[in-house]
Amino acid sequence: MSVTVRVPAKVNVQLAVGAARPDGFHDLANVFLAVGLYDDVTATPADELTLTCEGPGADQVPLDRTNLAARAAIALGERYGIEPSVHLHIAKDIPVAGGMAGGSADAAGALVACDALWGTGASRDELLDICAELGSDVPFSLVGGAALGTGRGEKLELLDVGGDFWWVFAAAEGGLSTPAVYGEFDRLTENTAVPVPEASPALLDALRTGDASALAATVTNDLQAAALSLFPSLKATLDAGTAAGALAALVSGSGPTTAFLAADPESAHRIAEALTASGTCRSVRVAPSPAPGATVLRGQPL
Ligand SMILES: C[C@@](CO)(OP(=O)(O)O)[C@H](O)COP(=O)(O)OP(=O)(O)OC[C@H]1O[C@@H](n2ccc(N)nc2=O)[C@H](O)[C@@H]1O
Ligand SMILES: Nc1ncnc2c1ncn2[C@@H]1O[C@H](COP(=O)(O)OP(=O)(O)O)[C@@H](O)[C@H]1O
Repeated sequence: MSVTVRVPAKVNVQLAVGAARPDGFHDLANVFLAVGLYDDVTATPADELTLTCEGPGADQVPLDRTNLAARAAIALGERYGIEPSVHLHIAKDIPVAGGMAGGSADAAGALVACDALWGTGASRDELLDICAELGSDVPFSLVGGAALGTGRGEKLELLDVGGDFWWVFAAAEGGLSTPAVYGEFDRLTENTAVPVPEASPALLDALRTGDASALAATVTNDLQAAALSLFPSLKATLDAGTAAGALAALVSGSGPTTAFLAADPESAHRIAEALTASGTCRSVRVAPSPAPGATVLRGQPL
């Protein structure tokens, strides 16, 4: 058998960042929304752990044991005393190093795929524990939909979403390192009192009612100033999307992908065309939300 698992990208509709903790992480109120851009991870029994990757940006994805998908297979194997003799193939469609949690998605995908392949019988909570060890965003990639992440983003409370939201994503030329963006946030807030991060009740309400205008009025990203400071040309992309009629324009997580909330699918396609014509970004995609979490697509006989 080989098992293929589909995993979604995310956008952070609220990313409230607290002061740096003694362990170097930041406490967050991180409102994740899974969006319909996906990587597919296929696990196939093999003599040893090997990886391949295809798709946009595949050349920037490490194929050794530092790959988050490989680390997920190793962590699951260690927990259940199973040698991780598996080939992992990643069909990538989530921008690499773009602030859309592509690596985290691949980790969640590999975990679910290997779990199905090896029949460990792990509970969802056990899988979520392993996800949290692998990275702050990985638990959300497993559950999908919408969730509030607290702590460093790994403690999840699932959220209701009352309708579809349409997004346009503009991938930038190049990537941003997540630790570098948090470091720049620390530098920019050095002499200010950083408030304790809290989820916005108005934003949670906008998600619950499925009201795109209300959501647009409440989206915030505390890492945006840091991402713009490290990647100033993103401002031109944000301006181009706003001029094209986006209800909201923001940096996705740590960036440099920019996200534009549209009123409806037609408007999303108009904004996408205008962004492409603006020449301010590398590529543009339209995607709906919410999207499901890690989903087994098929188990194929070899
Ligand atoms: C910013 C966010 C928003 O969802 O994602 P991206 O936009 O990069 O995808 C996340 O907080 C990224 O989560 P993730 O990429 O899983 O981070 P981790 O692997 O856990 O940590 C990588 C590094 O980011 C910083 N980090 C991460 C999470 C957090 N709450 N505080 C931090 O300071 C630390 O420097 C840490 O060493
Ligand atoms: N499976 C993976 N897919 C993408 N990047 C990965 C993966 N495993 C490790 N990485 C590394 O993690 C970095 C961050 O990638 P990614 O998760 O796509 O971005 P972000 O953290 O901005 O959402 C990449 O530059 C890459 O070196």
